[in-house]
Amino acid sequence: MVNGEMGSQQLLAQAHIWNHIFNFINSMCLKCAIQLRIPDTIHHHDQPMTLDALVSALQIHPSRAHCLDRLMRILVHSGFFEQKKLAPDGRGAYVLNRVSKLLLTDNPSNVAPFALSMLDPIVINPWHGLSAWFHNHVDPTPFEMVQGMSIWRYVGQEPGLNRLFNDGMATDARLVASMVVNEHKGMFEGITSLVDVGGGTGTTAKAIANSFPHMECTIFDLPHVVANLEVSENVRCVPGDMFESIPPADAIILKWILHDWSDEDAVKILKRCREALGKGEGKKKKVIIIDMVMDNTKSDKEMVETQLFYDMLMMTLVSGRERNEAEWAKLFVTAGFGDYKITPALGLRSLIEVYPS
Ligand SMILES: C[S@@+](CC[C@H](N)C(=O)[O-])C[C@H]1O[C@@H](n2cnc3c(N)ncnc32)[C@H](O)[C@@H]1O
Repeated sequence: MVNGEMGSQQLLAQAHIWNHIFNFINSMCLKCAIQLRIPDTIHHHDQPMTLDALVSALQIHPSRAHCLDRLMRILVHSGFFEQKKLAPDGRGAYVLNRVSKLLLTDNPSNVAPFALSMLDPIVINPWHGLSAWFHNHVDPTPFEMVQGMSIWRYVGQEPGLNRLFNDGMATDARLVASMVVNEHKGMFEGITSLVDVGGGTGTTAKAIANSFPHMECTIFDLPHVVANLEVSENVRCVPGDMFESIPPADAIILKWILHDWSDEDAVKILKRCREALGKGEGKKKKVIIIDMVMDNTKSDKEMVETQLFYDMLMMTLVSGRERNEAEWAKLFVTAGFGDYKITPALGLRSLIEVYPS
């Protein structure tokens, strides 16, 4: 027999489990909104958009209008759109907010390609193998267990996913690079050469090169990523493998790189960076890391949860991990670096400057 108090506690617990069972619905509704181009459509409407106008602009059959109404209701609930009351009929009309503006095609920081790459069945399927992988001591990641090769190789062979993934990295790099060069100029003082290791299609390196025309910037990445990249006067591309060797420079950027790798591999990469910085110990020489510093004491529950999501993502896709400050410090010491400085200036991520000893 379950008494009243115990019964209501159990029902609350059941609701908590239901919420987690159906958390994926948030992701899939977001994916659907991006694929239907709902943010762009509302943006081009230039005024609050009623459901009828949205149905018509998206060329959705009127019999599905009530379904679009329900999709928009959950997207409003989860903070993607606002609904303005329109007099006199009192029906709402949708407007963009700061979140949906980040999903617009013409926004240089558009997060939609990243969302579509992470929600592609190729990337989602390995999650179904997570529990089996815990008993599998052969494959380094659930991704490799399910897809038969590393994500880097897979993406290299899959042009559609490669484009979405690289576009996703590039739009994030645009947002972060503009913050870094505008708000943290000081960290580049005295640096005449810089290599962006795993620099993708070069957005970060190009933004730095534009802001510091005297600096020689190198985009260093795997051959299939840097093939056919356009460069400018103070930017060059070097294809290569960061585990082998890294071109010499005063400073090295590692943006969203080390979290992709195990501690052992991260130390190997940092050692190659240390070699690339060369002997002259000049104070300005440094590795600039842009990555998360896990902090579960943060008061914002959503921030903590998102960092935990990223940590699981790194485990499932790439053998990597998110690290707290102590874990970062251990990597730096093991790789032969001296001091470091953390500036928590990039939302969920931080700027970490690491100096040779
Ligand atoms: C998560 S992406 C980050 C890209 C870019 N730094 C950014 O934040 O926009 C990781 C990058 O590391 C590159 N990469 C992976 N393995 C590499 C290797 N062995 N040598 C050089 N680059 C590598 C990938 O091709 C990819 O561009």
